Amino acid sequence: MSIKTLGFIGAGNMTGAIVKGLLASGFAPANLILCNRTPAKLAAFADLGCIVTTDAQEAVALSDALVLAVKPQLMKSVLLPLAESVQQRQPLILSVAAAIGEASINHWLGGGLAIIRTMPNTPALVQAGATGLFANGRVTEAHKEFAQGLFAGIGQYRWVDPEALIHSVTAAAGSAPAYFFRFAQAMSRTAQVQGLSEDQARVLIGQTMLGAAKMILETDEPLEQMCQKVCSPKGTTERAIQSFEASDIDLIVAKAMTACFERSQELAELLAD
Ligand SMILES: NC(=O)C1=CN([C@@H]2O[C@H](COP(=O)(O)OP(=O)(O)OC[C@H]3O[C@@H](n4cnc5c(N)ncnc54)[C@H](O)[C@@H]3O)[C@@H](O)[C@H]2O)C=CC1
Ligand SMILES: O=C(O)[C@@H]1CCC=N1
Repeated sequence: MSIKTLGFIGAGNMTGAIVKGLLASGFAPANLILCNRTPAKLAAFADLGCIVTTDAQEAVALSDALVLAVKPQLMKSVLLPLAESVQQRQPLILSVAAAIGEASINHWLGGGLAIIRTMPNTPALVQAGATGLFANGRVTEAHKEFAQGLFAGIGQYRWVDPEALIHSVTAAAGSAPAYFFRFAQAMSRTAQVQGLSEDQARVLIGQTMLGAAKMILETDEPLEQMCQKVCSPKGTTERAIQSFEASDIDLIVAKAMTACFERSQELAELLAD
């Protein structure tokens, strides 16, 4: 069976980013089904031409593939009542939830399902998302091609195996836009102290991040060498990098990413079934 319709259980931040990215990449809105328990979240999707419903059973009935996008802590209570209709419909299941293992999802939905765990991030909104994907043993090549098509339309993806690597993807990509927003905020504060307006700082810092990111993706040059090329001997950048090293930037980043990774493992243990 070819997959045409894509349903979402939960229409919050991550679904909003994926759906808007998919629409911008040419996905037909009439093939997207959005389900949220609160109707207020659905109005914007209805305006975009998507099918909306507050009834998750209806979403299952309409969907060839189903994205699970509620908070991890809610997943079990949301999925248990859907088991019967999912077993009848047999959609490809795509979960975006942090921490929840494929085995738990399969168990709650009655077992035997093709499940792809994904760890996307919110830059999907601007088709610049980064997604890690893990497929369970029931996933076919056709399922994989469908998932790749989706996530290639909203950025770049990488398959990972074993499943535990999704914790690493969460630390390196799923949560990581927030690190860069926080870094940009710190830079903006100092730029404004040094005299730039908020707008000047936002544009110059944002464009610099974009340019650096494009250079990382478009060349194979080692990151250390890219950094060195900006540092003229006895120049300005060298002083800034020396300051970062004096504050042990590697340790600061390692501590934050380890905290993220360990929280993902902790949630996985807490919520597994
Ligand atoms: N926000 C992010 O940057 C990322 C989030 N994720 C994952 O995506 C999932 C969703 O996260 P967000 O979108 O940030 O959360 P959110 O809270 O913005 O969205 C979840 C939505 O689900 C709805 N919901 C709750 N119970 C429901 C039910 N029974 N039926 C239908 N809808 C229901 C809520 O009303 C809410 O609108 C989480 O599992 C999270 O781990 C993954 C990667 C990145
Ligand atoms: O903070 C979280 O738990 C989710 C998962 C990755 C990004 N946001």
